Amino acid sequence: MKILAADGVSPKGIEILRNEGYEVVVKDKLPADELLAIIGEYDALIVRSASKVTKEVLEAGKNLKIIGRAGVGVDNIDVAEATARGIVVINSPGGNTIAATEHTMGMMLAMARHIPIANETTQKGEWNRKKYVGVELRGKTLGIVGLGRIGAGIAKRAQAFEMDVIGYDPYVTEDRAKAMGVRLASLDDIVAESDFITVHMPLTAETRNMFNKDNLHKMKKGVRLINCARGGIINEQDLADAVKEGIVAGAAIDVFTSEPMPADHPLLGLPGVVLTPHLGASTVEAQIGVSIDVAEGIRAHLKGEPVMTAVNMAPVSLQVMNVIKPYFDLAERLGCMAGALAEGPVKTVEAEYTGEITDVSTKLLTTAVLKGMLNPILETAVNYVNAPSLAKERGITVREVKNKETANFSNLLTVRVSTEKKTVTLQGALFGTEGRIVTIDGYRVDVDPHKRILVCPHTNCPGIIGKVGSIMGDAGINISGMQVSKTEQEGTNIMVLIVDNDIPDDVMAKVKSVDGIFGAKLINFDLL
Ligand SMILES: NC(=O)c1ccc[n+]([C@@H]2O[C@H](COP(=O)([O-])OP(=O)(O)OC[C@H]3O[C@@H](n4cnc5c(N)ncnc54)[C@H](O)[C@@H]3O)[C@@H](O)[C@H]2O)c1
Ligand SMILES: O=C(O)[C@H](O)COP(=O)(O)O
Repeated sequence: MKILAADGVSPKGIEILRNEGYEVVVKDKLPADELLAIIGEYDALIVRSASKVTKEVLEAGKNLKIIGRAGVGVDNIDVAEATARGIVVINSPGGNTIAATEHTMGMMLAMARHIPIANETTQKGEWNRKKYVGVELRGKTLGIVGLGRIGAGIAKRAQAFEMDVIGYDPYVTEDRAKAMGVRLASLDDIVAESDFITVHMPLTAETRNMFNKDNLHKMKKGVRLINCARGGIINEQDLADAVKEGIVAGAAIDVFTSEPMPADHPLLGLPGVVLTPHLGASTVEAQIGVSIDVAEGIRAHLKGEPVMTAVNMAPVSLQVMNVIKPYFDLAERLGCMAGALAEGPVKTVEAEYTGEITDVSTKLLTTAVLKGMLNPILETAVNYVNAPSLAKERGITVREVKNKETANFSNLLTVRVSTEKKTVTLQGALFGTEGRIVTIDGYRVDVDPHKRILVCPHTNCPGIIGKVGSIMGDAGINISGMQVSKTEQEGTNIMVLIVDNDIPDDVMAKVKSVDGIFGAKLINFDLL
């Protein structure tokens, strides 16, 4: 597997991936045309905000399986296109939160006390004590727009500075705001009441130009604005005009609509304006954090495990993930085996969960069943992102059933796969952390789903098992386990052989031709 790290991420994460045996190519800066030219060779791509992962890049990335954004914002990635192509997009939602929060506080103080310009002029030998008189934060009203991770961190720190904190976030409850010590206000109130306004939300259709000449003119004269979120939330030209008009006394901006900013940017050279080149996440600690986060995510995905930080999959909380994680492998293998035994076009898949596991969302486990069932039969690599839509495309109805009552197992996962002709039912359970198939069509077995399994329904009469054993022996195939159980149909048994080697087609044909064997199916989990 080959991984391209395009925007100079910390070596800590790269080390994790190299230790895993992956080839990782690290580029500090990669021009767009070069990225397009080489992306076809790579299975995974790591970016920060500088690289644009456009539709063309995704088209050219024929082998791409995952994109890791070593940071929060994924606005430089065409996530919709990645999803359509089954490419997982992951980020590091919390890796740079503290860095961005502290940078915002730094920007607020730097702007309020004219620190950058005072430093610059003092370095030149000037001594301007009167010119750079600032304002205090204490007692001022801070309006925070966007009360997520960073917004909440700003609220906490601003309170330590004895600011009066008000906030606007249509997706945050009154209780949550109260817990942050923030009084929820309308956007109009934020505009009218704040001495300082800081924005902390993604750039969306709703937030683009949220602050513009209309509401900048309604702000208190001498207001100070901070944008360490995304360029374009505050209209740059309107902000520059408001600074020139004396409405806005200060602006501290880390992010721009176009990065690097053009030489004629309207905010350049204006008094009271402090600019940094998208440095919010640029701390040693944050870069290590985000690099490790994406490396862990890429490693998990390339090993076929689900990733909690995927942005184009249903989100899963850590608490839920801890409960369901041990079941992923089993769910996938049950899906694979049930699909193989069902033979023919699948009409419905039912995943039934019994026991403690019913307390949490099992949606991702049902996706694992679909992934296991579809992967061996489709050319497209099936993953946690595209498995539900591929099932839908194929007209498969997917049902999830939950049943708190348990009989013999504390947790049981039942997978029923139906075709027009039959329904195959498999059950699996966890023993410690090890998954086992415990029933096949209602018959008790104890099968390790990591081995090659040969399933042969046959007539309950002497000699058949011996004949199958001889065929295997003659072909040099070792049988490391065998279980035989009666089936519902009178006089019919099911034989499950665990074999150490692959069974060639001619050997399978011999097994199938044994008198009394009416079907032989080799389940090969290597196809997963
Ligand atoms: N400057 C940097 O280097 C840097 C570093 C990290 C994050 N960021 C950016 O900061 C922003 C916030 O990051 P976060 O980790 O706090 O994100 P988050 O997802 O934790 O929080 C975003 C908040 O914005 C709110 N929101 C969404 N739409 C809104 C709207 N129309 N009005 C008001 N609130 C709205 C959401 O409800 C949420 O609470 C993101 O854009 C991120 O990309 C920048
Ligand atoms: O969204 C983010 O995480 C920040 O904007 C940081 O971007 P960067 O990784 O390019 O510094």
